[in-house]
Amino acid sequence: MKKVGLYFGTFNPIHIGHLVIANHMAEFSDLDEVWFVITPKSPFKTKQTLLDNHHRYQMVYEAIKEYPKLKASKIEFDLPQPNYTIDTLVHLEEKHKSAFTFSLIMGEDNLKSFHKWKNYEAILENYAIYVYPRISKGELMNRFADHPKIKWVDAPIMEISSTFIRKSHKEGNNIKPMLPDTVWKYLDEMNFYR
Ligand SMILES: Nc1ncnc2c1ncn2[C@@H]1O[C@H](COP(=O)(O)OP(=O)(O)OP(=O)(O)O)[C@@H](O)[C@H]1O
Ligand SMILES: O=C(O)c1ccc[n+]([C@@H]2O[C@H](COP(=O)([O-])O)[C@@H](O)[C@H]2O)c1
Repeated sequence: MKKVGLYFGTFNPIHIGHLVIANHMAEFSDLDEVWFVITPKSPFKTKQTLLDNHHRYQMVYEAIKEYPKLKASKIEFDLPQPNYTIDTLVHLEEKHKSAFTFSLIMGEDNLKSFHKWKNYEAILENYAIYVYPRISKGELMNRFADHPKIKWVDAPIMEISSTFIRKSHKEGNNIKPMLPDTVWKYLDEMNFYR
């Protein structure tokens, strides 16, 4: 059975930080594939300049089209909002009927607040979580540090964010090196984040 790592995010827009992590997980962990799950509405994110689901999906698609181990998923587009990961996992299991073994991919920053996620205990009981290092504030719960379901992967750290990219672009600064070329072209042609 194929091992799939699910990488959840708003990807507004996807940037090279995301891509480096997904590729690292697909190449250097035991995962066979990584699926970007584009989230319509993340539970803890307050309103921001959020592009349509379709455009965020399209940019992910453009970013990964030459990476056969990376895929983009629209599974959350038709689910109730905000999108809770546990609910999406249930839907994925139903849809794929045991064709894949699913795991989660998460930055160390998100692991620090993971105890606030809906039914996080159930997630941890049923799914492995692949965690990569991130520079972040806050304490990691002791029980997460050496939990058998949490696998630490020593991926590179790239401290850029979509917020920084959107803001910089609006202010007229050059953001090209932070995005895959295809994403930059799409975003520029569509006049996004201006
Ligand atoms: N530079 C980065 N390196 C590794 N992981 C990242 C990076 N930026 C974001 N992530 C993580 O990737 C996932 C999806 O990211 P998300 O779409 O929320 O991007 P973001 O850049 O943090 O967005 P925003 O700035 O709009 O809040 C989240 O779990 C987030 O913590
Ligand atoms: O299920 C939850 O309770 C939950 C709470 C916060 C975040 N998430 C998921 O984690 C993803 C990344 O979170 P964020 O806040 O860093 O964008 C987000 O897109 C959601 O899919 C999920």
